[in-house]
Amino acid sequence: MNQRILISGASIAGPALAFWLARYGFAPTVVERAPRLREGGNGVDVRGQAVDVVERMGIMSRTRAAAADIIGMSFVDRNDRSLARIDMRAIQGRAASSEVEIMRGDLAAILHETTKDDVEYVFDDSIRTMDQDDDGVTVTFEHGPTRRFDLVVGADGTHSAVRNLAFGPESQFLRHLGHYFASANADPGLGEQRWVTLYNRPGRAAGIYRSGNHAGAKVNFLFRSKPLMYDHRNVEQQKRLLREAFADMPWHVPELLAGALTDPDFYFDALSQVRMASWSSGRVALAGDAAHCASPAAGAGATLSLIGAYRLAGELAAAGGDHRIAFRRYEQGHRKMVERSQSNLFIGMIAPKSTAGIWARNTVARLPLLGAMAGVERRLQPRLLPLPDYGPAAGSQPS
Ligand SMILES: Cc1cc2nc3c(=O)[nH]c(=O)nc-3n(C[C@H](O)[C@H](O)[C@H](O)COP(=O)(O)OP(=O)(O)OC[C@H]3O[C@@H](n4cnc5c(N)ncnc54)[C@H](O)[C@@H]3O)c2cc1C
Repeated sequence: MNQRILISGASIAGPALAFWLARYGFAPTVVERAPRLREGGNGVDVRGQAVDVVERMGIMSRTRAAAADIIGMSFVDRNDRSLARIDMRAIQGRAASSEVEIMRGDLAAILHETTKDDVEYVFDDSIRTMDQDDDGVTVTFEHGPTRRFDLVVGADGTHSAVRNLAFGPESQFLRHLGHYFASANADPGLGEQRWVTLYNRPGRAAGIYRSGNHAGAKVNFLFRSKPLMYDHRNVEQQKRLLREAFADMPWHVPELLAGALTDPDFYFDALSQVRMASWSSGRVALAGDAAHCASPAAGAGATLSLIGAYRLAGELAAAGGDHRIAFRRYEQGHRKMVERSQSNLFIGMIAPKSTAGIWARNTVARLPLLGAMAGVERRLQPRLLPLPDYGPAAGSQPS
Protein backbone atom coordinates (compact mmCIF):
# COMPACT_ATOMS: atom_id res chain seq x y z
CA MET A 1 0.00 0.00 0.00
CA ASN A 2 1.20 3.56 -0.79
CA GLN A 3 4.59 2.65 -2.15
CA ARG A 4 5.49 5.58 -4.44
CA ILE A 5 6.04 8.76 -2.48
CA LEU A 6 6.92 12.10 -4.05
CA ILE A 7 8.80 14.57 -1.86
CA SER A 8 9.12 18.21 -2.92
CA GLY A 9 12.37 19.85 -1.69
CA ALA A 10 15.96 18.59 -1.33
CA SER A 11 17.31 20.50 1.65
CA ILE A 12 17.13 18.86 5.10
CA ALA A 13 13.58 17.54 5.65
CA GLY A 14 13.20 16.08 2.13
CA PRO A 15 16.37 13.95 1.94
CA ALA A 16 16.01 12.90 5.62
CA LEU A 17 12.48 11.68 4.91
CA ALA A 18 13.64 9.94 1.72
CA PHE A 19 16.37 8.18 3.72
CA TRP A 20 13.90 6.60 6.14
CA LEU A 21 11.28 5.82 3.49
CA ALA A 22 13.87 3.97 1.39
CA ARG A 23 15.07 2.15 4.51
CA TYR A 24 11.50 0.93 5.15
CA GLY A 25 11.00 -0.30 1.59
CA PHE A 26 9.05 2.61 0.08
CA ALA A 27 10.05 4.15 -3.27
CA PRO A 28 10.71 7.88 -2.70
CA THR A 29 11.30 10.45 -5.46
CA VAL A 30 12.62 13.89 -4.49
CA VAL A 31 11.97 16.84 -6.80
CA GLU A 32 14.01 20.02 -6.20
CA ARG A 33 13.38 23.34 -7.91
CA ALA A 34 17.03 24.43 -7.89
CA PRO A 35 19.28 23.00 -10.62
CA ARG A 36 21.62 21.56 -7.98
CA LEU A 37 21.81 21.10 -4.24
CA ARG A 38 21.68 24.54 -2.60
CA GLU A 39 24.76 25.30 -0.53
CA GLY A 40 23.76 28.55 1.18
CA GLY A 41 23.01 29.29 4.80
CA ASN A 42 24.80 29.50 8.13
CA GLY A 43 25.22 26.88 10.77
CA VAL A 44 22.16 24.89 11.82
CA ASP A 45 21.87 22.90 15.01
CA VAL A 46 21.43 19.16 15.40
CA ARG A 47 20.13 19.04 18.94
CA GLY A 48 18.22 16.87 21.41
CA GLN A 49 16.39 13.96 19.79
CA ALA A 50 17.81 14.92 16.37
CA VAL A 51 21.17 13.65 17.64
CA ASP A 52 19.57 10.20 18.10
CA VAL A 53 18.02 10.41 14.63
CA VAL A 54 21.36 11.24 13.01
CA GLU A 55 23.01 8.43 14.97
CA ARG A 56 20.31 5.96 13.84
CA MET A 57 20.93 7.10 10.26
CA GLY A 58 24.60 6.13 10.68
CA ILE A 59 25.87 9.58 9.67
CA MET A 60 26.87 10.99 13.05
CA SER A 61 30.61 10.66 12.54
CA ARG A 62 30.42 12.48 9.18
CA THR A 63 28.19 15.13 10.69
CA ARG A 64 30.52 15.64 13.60
CA ALA A 65 33.56 15.75 11.31
CA ALA A 66 31.89 18.58 9.38
CA ALA A 67 30.88 20.53 12.52
CA ALA A 68 31.20 24.30 12.26
CA ASP A 69 32.51 24.38 15.81
CA ILE A 70 31.23 27.87 16.54
CA ILE A 71 31.98 29.07 20.06
CA GLY A 72 29.63 32.00 20.24
CA MET A 73 28.82 35.60 19.41
CA SER A 74 31.14 38.55 19.75
CA PHE A 75 29.56 42.03 19.77
CA VAL A 76 31.82 44.84 18.55
CA ASP A 77 31.66 48.61 18.08
CA ARG A 78 32.30 50.40 14.79
CA ASN A 79 36.05 50.33 15.44
CA ASP A 80 36.04 46.55 16.03
CA ARG A 81 36.53 46.95 19.77
CA SER A 82 34.92 44.06 21.68
CA LEU A 83 31.85 45.09 23.71
CA ALA A 84 30.72 41.66 24.94
CA ARG A 85 30.82 37.98 24.07
CA ILE A 86 28.32 35.18 24.54
CA ASP A 87 29.57 31.60 24.70
CA MET A 88 26.71 29.86 22.88
CA ARG A 89 28.13 26.42 23.67
CA ALA A 90 27.49 27.07 27.37
CA ILE A 91 24.04 28.59 26.77
CA GLN A 92 22.89 25.75 24.54
CA GLY A 93 24.60 23.13 26.73
CA ARG A 94 26.51 22.12 23.59
CA ALA A 95 30.00 21.96 25.10
CA ALA A 96 29.23 18.93 27.25
CA SER A 97 26.85 17.17 24.87
CA SER A 98 26.92 15.36 21.55
CA GLU A 99 24.98 18.18 19.86
CA VAL A 100 26.45 19.62 16.67
CA GLU A 101 26.28 22.92 14.81
CA ILE A 102 26.95 22.31 11.13
CA MET A 103 26.72 24.51 8.04
CA ARG A 104 23.31 23.98 6.45
CA GLY A 105 24.93 23.23 3.09
CA ASP A 106 27.22 20.60 4.63
CA LEU A 107 24.29 18.81 6.30
CA ALA A 108 22.27 18.91 3.06
CA ALA A 109 25.26 17.48 1.17
CA ILE A 110 25.71 14.62 3.68
CA LEU A 111 22.01 13.75 3.48
CA HIS A 112 22.03 13.84 -0.31
CA GLU A 113 25.24 11.82 -0.59
CA THR A 114 23.83 9.20 1.80
CA THR A 115 20.55 8.80 -0.10
CA LYS A 116 21.40 9.39 -3.75
CA ASP A 117 21.89 5.70 -4.63
CA ASP A 118 18.55 4.58 -3.13
CA VAL A 119 16.37 7.57 -3.96
CA GLU A 120 15.38 9.11 -7.29
CA TYR A 121 16.37 12.80 -7.32
CA VAL A 122 14.99 15.17 -9.96
CA PHE A 123 16.62 18.62 -9.94
CA ASP A 124 15.51 21.73 -11.78
CA ASP A 125 11.82 20.89 -11.62
CA SER A 126 8.81 21.67 -9.49
CA ILE A 127 5.27 20.40 -8.99
CA ARG A 128 2.77 22.39 -11.02
CA THR A 129 -0.51 20.64 -10.13
CA MET A 130 -1.70 17.78 -7.94
CA ASP A 131 -4.96 15.94 -8.38
CA GLN A 132 -5.90 13.53 -5.58
CA ASP A 133 -8.35 10.64 -5.90
CA ASP A 134 -9.07 7.50 -3.84
CA ASP A 135 -6.04 5.62 -5.17
CA GLY A 136 -3.33 8.21 -5.55
CA VAL A 137 -2.22 11.62 -6.76
CA THR A 138 -1.66 12.66 -10.37
CA VAL A 139 1.14 15.21 -10.46
CA THR A 140 2.14 17.51 -13.30
CA PHE A 141 5.53 19.24 -13.27
CA GLU A 142 6.94 22.47 -14.64
CA HIS A 143 9.25 20.49 -16.96
CA GLY A 144 8.96 16.71 -16.62
CA PRO A 145 6.10 14.45 -17.73
CA THR A 146 2.94 13.85 -15.69
CA ARG A 147 3.38 11.08 -13.12
CA ARG A 148 1.28 9.18 -10.65
CA PHE A 149 2.25 8.78 -6.96
CA ASP A 150 0.53 7.23 -3.95
CA LEU A 151 1.43 10.08 -1.58
CA VAL A 152 3.04 13.53 -1.83
CA VAL A 153 5.03 15.28 0.92
CA GLY A 154 5.88 18.97 0.79
CA ALA A 155 9.34 19.51 2.27
CA ASP A 156 9.82 22.64 0.22
CA GLY A 157 10.33 25.21 2.94
CA THR A 158 8.52 28.25 4.26
CA HIS A 159 7.04 29.18 0.86
CA SER A 160 6.03 25.58 0.08
CA ALA A 161 4.44 25.05 -3.33
CA VAL A 162 2.81 21.82 -2.08
CA ARG A 163 1.21 23.67 0.82
CA ASN A 164 -0.10 26.32 -1.58
CA LEU A 165 -1.68 23.68 -3.80
CA ALA A 166 -3.14 21.44 -1.08
CA PHE A 167 -3.96 23.87 1.74
CA GLY A 168 -4.27 27.34 0.20
CA PRO A 169 -2.29 30.58 0.07
CA GLU A 170 0.61 31.05 2.49
CA SER A 171 -0.88 34.23 3.95
CA GLN A 172 -3.16 31.95 6.02
CA PHE A 173 -0.22 30.21 7.67
CA LEU A 174 2.76 32.57 7.76
CA ARG A 175 3.23 34.70 10.84
CA HIS A 176 5.62 37.62 10.26
CA LEU A 177 8.07 38.12 13.13
CA GLY A 178 8.92 41.72 12.27
CA HIS A 179 12.38 41.11 10.79
CA TYR A 180 14.16 40.18 7.56
CA PHE A 181 17.26 38.03 7.35
CA ALA A 182 19.92 37.64 4.65
CA SER A 183 22.91 35.36 4.40
CA ALA A 184 25.60 34.91 1.72
CA ASN A 185 29.08 33.60 1.11
CA ALA A 186 31.74 36.27 1.14
CA ASP A 187 35.17 36.51 2.57
CA PRO A 188 35.92 40.01 3.70
CA GLY A 189 38.99 38.71 5.57
CA LEU A 190 37.38 39.91 8.80
CA GLY A 191 35.97 38.27 11.91
CA GLU A 192 37.38 35.73 14.28
CA GLN A 193 37.59 32.03 13.51
CA ARG A 194 34.81 30.05 15.28
CA TRP A 195 32.94 33.23 16.27
CA VAL A 196 30.02 35.16 14.88
CA THR A 197 31.13 38.81 14.97
CA LEU A 198 28.18 41.22 15.13
CA TYR A 199 27.84 44.96 14.77
CA ASN A 200 24.53 46.62 15.73
CA ARG A 201 22.63 49.78 15.04
CA PRO A 202 19.12 50.01 16.55
CA GLY A 203 16.96 47.35 14.86
CA ARG A 204 19.78 46.17 12.62
CA ALA A 205 22.62 43.68 12.86
CA ALA A 206 25.39 42.89 10.40
CA GLY A 207 27.62 39.93 11.08
CA ILE A 208 30.44 37.71 9.95
CA TYR A 209 30.07 33.99 10.64
CA ARG A 210 33.43 32.27 10.46
CA SER A 211 33.17 28.53 11.07
CA GLY A 212 36.02 26.33 12.21
CA ASN A 213 36.04 24.16 9.09
CA HIS A 214 35.59 26.48 6.08
CA ALA A 215 38.13 28.87 4.62
CA GLY A 216 35.50 31.44 3.60
CA ALA A 217 32.95 33.22 5.77
CA LYS A 218 29.23 33.84 5.74
CA VAL A 219 27.96 37.39 6.01
CA ASN A 220 24.60 38.00 7.65
CA PHE A 221 22.13 40.81 7.95
CA LEU A 222 19.06 41.13 10.15
CA PHE A 223 16.76 44.14 10.19
CA ARG A 224 13.44 45.06 11.73
CA SER A 225 10.66 45.88 9.33
CA LYS A 226 6.94 45.61 8.90
CA PRO A 227 5.96 43.17 6.11
CA LEU A 228 7.46 44.27 2.78
CA MET A 229 5.81 43.72 -0.58
CA TYR A 230 8.10 41.72 -2.89
CA ASP A 231 8.19 38.50 -4.86
CA HIS A 232 9.98 35.91 -2.71
CA ARG A 233 11.37 34.30 -5.87
CA ASN A 234 12.79 37.55 -7.26
CA VAL A 235 16.36 37.74 -5.95
CA GLU A 236 17.06 41.17 -7.50
CA GLN A 237 14.15 42.68 -5.51
CA GLN A 238 15.47 41.07 -2.34
CA LYS A 239 18.95 42.50 -2.94
CA ARG A 240 17.50 45.96 -3.44
CA LEU A 241 15.61 45.73 -0.13
CA LEU A 242 18.76 44.66 1.68
CA ARG A 243 20.84 47.44 0.08
CA GLU A 244 18.26 50.03 1.14
CA ALA A 245 18.03 48.72 4.70
CA PHE A 246 21.81 48.90 5.25
CA ALA A 247 22.71 51.85 3.01
CA ASP A 248 23.89 54.17 5.79
CA MET A 249 25.40 51.60 8.14
CA PRO A 250 29.07 52.07 9.10
CA TRP A 251 31.57 49.42 10.28
CA HIS A 252 32.49 47.01 7.44
CA VAL A 253 28.93 46.96 6.12
CA PRO A 254 29.69 48.40 2.64
CA GLU A 255 32.18 45.62 1.87
CA LEU A 256 30.00 42.91 3.47
CA LEU A 257 27.11 44.10 1.30
CA ALA A 258 29.26 44.20 -1.82
CA GLY A 259 30.28 40.56 -1.25
CA ALA A 260 26.76 39.37 -0.39
CA LEU A 261 25.09 41.01 -3.38
CA THR A 262 27.31 39.18 -5.88
CA ASP A 263 27.04 35.71 -4.30
CA PRO A 264 24.94 33.21 -6.33
CA ASP A 265 23.89 31.50 -3.06
CA PHE A 266 22.45 34.77 -1.65
CA TYR A 267 19.54 33.91 0.69
CA PHE A 268 16.92 36.41 1.89
CA ASP A 269 13.64 35.89 3.68
CA ALA A 270 11.33 37.31 6.27
CA LEU A 271 11.68 35.82 9.71
CA SER A 272 8.36 34.10 9.91
CA GLN A 273 6.72 31.10 11.44
CA VAL A 274 4.42 28.60 9.80
CA ARG A 275 1.48 27.68 12.00
CA MET A 276 -1.08 25.19 10.76
CA ALA A 277 -3.98 23.37 12.39
CA SER A 278 -3.14 20.21 10.44
CA TRP A 279 -0.14 19.01 8.43
CA SER A 280 -2.00 16.73 6.07
CA SER A 281 -4.84 16.85 3.63
CA GLY A 282 -5.84 13.48 2.20
CA ARG A 283 -2.79 11.95 0.50
CA VAL A 284 -0.65 15.06 0.90
CA ALA A 285 1.42 15.85 4.00
CA LEU A 286 3.96 18.51 4.95
CA ALA A 287 7.33 18.16 6.67
CA GLY A 288 10.03 20.53 7.94
CA ASP A 289 9.67 24.29 7.49
CA ALA A 290 6.75 23.81 5.08
CA ALA A 291 4.71 22.45 8.00
CA HIS A 292 6.08 24.27 11.00
CA CYS A 293 8.92 26.72 10.34
CA ALA A 294 9.98 28.13 13.71
CA SER A 295 12.17 30.74 11.92
CA PRO A 296 15.97 31.03 11.92
CA ALA A 297 15.51 33.00 15.15
CA ALA A 298 14.60 29.78 16.95
CA GLY A 299 17.65 27.87 15.72
CA ALA A 300 15.55 24.72 15.52
CA GLY A 301 14.70 24.24 11.82
CA ALA A 302 17.10 21.39 11.07
CA THR A 303 16.46 19.65 14.38
CA LEU A 304 12.68 19.73 13.88
CA SER A 305 13.05 18.60 10.26
CA LEU A 306 15.22 15.59 11.12
CA ILE A 307 12.90 14.46 13.92
CA GLY A 308 9.71 15.07 11.92
CA ALA A 309 11.07 13.17 8.91
CA TYR A 310 12.03 10.25 11.14
CA ARG A 311 8.57 10.15 12.70
CA LEU A 312 6.66 10.56 9.42
CA ALA A 313 8.50 7.73 7.66
CA GLY A 314 8.44 5.56 10.78
CA GLU A 315 4.69 5.98 11.24
CA LEU A 316 4.09 5.11 7.57
CA ALA A 317 6.12 1.94 8.01
CA ALA A 318 4.42 1.08 11.30
CA ALA A 319 0.97 1.55 9.70
CA GLY A 320 1.87 -0.65 6.73
CA GLY A 321 1.72 2.42 4.48
CA ASP A 322 -1.76 3.52 5.61
CA HIS A 323 -1.43 7.30 5.36
CA ARG A 324 -4.63 8.01 7.31
CA ILE A 325 -3.22 6.38 10.44
CA ALA A 326 0.37 7.45 9.84
CA PHE A 327 -0.25 11.15 9.17
CA ARG A 328 -2.35 11.39 12.36
CA ARG A 329 0.29 9.69 14.52
CA TYR A 330 3.11 11.74 12.99
CA GLU A 331 1.35 14.90 14.02
CA GLN A 332 0.46 13.64 17.49
CA GLY A 333 4.08 12.70 18.11
CA HIS A 334 5.75 15.80 16.71
CA ARG A 335 3.53 18.76 17.49
CA LYS A 336 4.51 19.33 21.10
CA MET A 337 8.15 19.71 20.18
CA VAL A 338 7.29 22.13 17.38
CA GLU A 339 5.21 24.30 19.70
CA ARG A 340 8.02 24.42 22.23
CA SER A 341 10.53 25.54 19.59
CA GLN A 342 8.20 28.14 18.13
CA SER A 343 7.98 29.91 21.47
CA ASN A 344 11.74 29.97 21.95
CA LEU A 345 13.03 32.97 19.98
CA PHE A 346 16.11 35.10 20.49
CA ILE A 347 15.73 37.86 17.86
CA GLY A 348 15.71 40.63 20.47
CA MET A 349 19.19 39.62 21.54
CA ILE A 350 20.62 39.82 18.01
CA ALA A 351 19.01 43.06 16.87
CA PRO A 352 17.82 45.11 19.86
CA LYS A 353 15.38 47.89 18.95
CA SER A 354 17.20 50.87 20.49
CA THR A 355 20.61 52.12 21.60
CA ALA A 356 19.55 51.45 25.20
CA GLY A 357 18.55 47.92 24.18
CA ILE A 358 21.96 47.29 22.60
CA TRP A 359 23.64 48.56 25.78
CA ALA A 360 21.42 46.32 27.96
CA ARG A 361 22.11 43.28 25.78
CA ASN A 362 25.86 43.85 26.01
CA THR A 363 25.66 44.29 29.78
CA VAL A 364 23.69 41.06 30.23
CA ALA A 365 26.02 39.23 27.83
CA ARG A 366 28.96 40.04 30.12
CA LEU A 367 27.26 38.35 33.10
CA PRO A 368 28.87 35.02 33.89
CA LEU A 369 25.46 33.69 34.97
CA LEU A 370 23.99 33.47 31.48
CA GLY A 371 25.07 29.85 30.84
CA ALA A 372 23.80 28.68 34.25
CA MET A 373 20.43 30.48 33.77
CA ALA A 374 20.00 28.83 30.37
CA GLY A 375 20.77 25.44 31.96
CA VAL A 376 18.02 25.94 34.55
CA GLU A 377 15.58 27.03 31.84
CA ARG A 378 16.40 23.92 29.79
CA ARG A 379 15.69 21.69 32.78
CA LEU A 380 12.31 23.40 33.36
CA GLN A 381 11.12 22.70 29.80
CA PRO A 382 8.17 20.26 29.59
CA ARG A 383 9.22 16.69 28.77
CA LEU A 384 8.84 15.55 25.18
CA LEU A 385 7.41 12.26 24.00
CA PRO A 386 10.29 9.81 23.64
CA LEU A 387 11.54 9.07 20.15
CA PRO A 388 9.91 5.79 19.05
CA ASP A 389 11.98 2.94 17.72
CA TYR A 390 10.50 2.03 14.34
CA GLY A 391 12.57 -1.04 13.52
CA PRO A 392 11.42 -3.27 10.67
CA ALA A 393 9.67 -5.24 13.44
CA ALA A 394 7.64 -2.18 14.51
CA GLY A 395 5.00 -2.81 11.88
CA SER A 396 4.34 -4.54 8.60
CA GLN A 397 6.37 -3.44 5.60
CA PRO A 398 4.60 -1.91 2.62
CA SER A 399 3.60 -4.54 0.12
C1 LIG B 1 19.60 28.28 0.70
C2 LIG B 1 19.08 28.21 2.12
C3 LIG B 1 19.73 28.92 3.14
C4 LIG B 1 19.26 28.86 4.45
N1 LIG B 1 19.92 29.54 5.43
C5 LIG B 1 19.54 29.43 6.69
C6 LIG B 1 20.26 30.06 7.75
O1 LIG B 1 21.25 30.73 7.51
N2 LIG B 1 19.82 29.93 9.02
C7 LIG B 1 18.72 29.17 9.31
O2 LIG B 1 18.36 29.03 10.48
N3 LIG B 1 18.01 28.57 8.33
C8 LIG B 1 18.39 28.68 7.05
N4 LIG B 1 17.66 28.06 6.06
C9 LIG B 1 16.45 27.32 6.44
C10 LIG B 1 16.80 25.95 7.01
O3 LIG B 1 17.44 25.16 6.04
C11 LIG B 1 15.53 25.30 7.49
O4 LIG B 1 14.97 26.07 8.54
C12 LIG B 1 15.66 23.91 8.08
O5 LIG B 1 16.85 23.28 7.80
C13 LIG B 1 14.49 23.05 7.61
O6 LIG B 1 14.71 22.69 6.29
P1 LIG B 1 13.61 22.24 5.25
O7 LIG B 1 14.24 21.14 4.48
O8 LIG B 1 12.30 22.03 5.87
O9 LIG B 1 13.41 23.57 4.34
P2 LIG B 1 14.44 24.45 3.53
O10 LIG B 1 15.81 24.33 4.07
O11 LIG B 1 13.86 25.80 3.43
O12 LIG B 1 14.48 23.76 2.09
C14 LIG B 1 13.42 23.75 1.19
C15 LIG B 1 13.92 23.18 -0.14
O13 LIG B 1 12.83 23.11 -1.03
C16 LIG B 1 13.22 23.67 -2.26
N5 LIG B 1 12.03 24.19 -2.91
C17 LIG B 1 11.38 25.35 -2.66
N6 LIG B 1 10.32 25.46 -3.45
C18 LIG B 1 10.29 24.35 -4.22
C19 LIG B 1 9.41 23.88 -5.23
N7 LIG B 1 8.35 24.61 -5.64
N8 LIG B 1 9.67 22.67 -5.81
C20 LIG B 1 10.75 21.94 -5.43
N9 LIG B 1 11.62 22.35 -4.49
C21 LIG B 1 11.37 23.53 -3.89
C22 LIG B 1 14.24 24.72 -1.91
O14 LIG B 1 15.06 25.06 -3.01
C23 LIG B 1 14.99 24.03 -0.80
O15 LIG B 1 16.02 23.22 -1.30
C24 LIG B 1 18.09 28.10 4.74
C25 LIG B 1 17.44 27.41 3.73
C26 LIG B 1 17.92 27.44 2.42
C27 LIG B 1 17.19 26.67 1.33
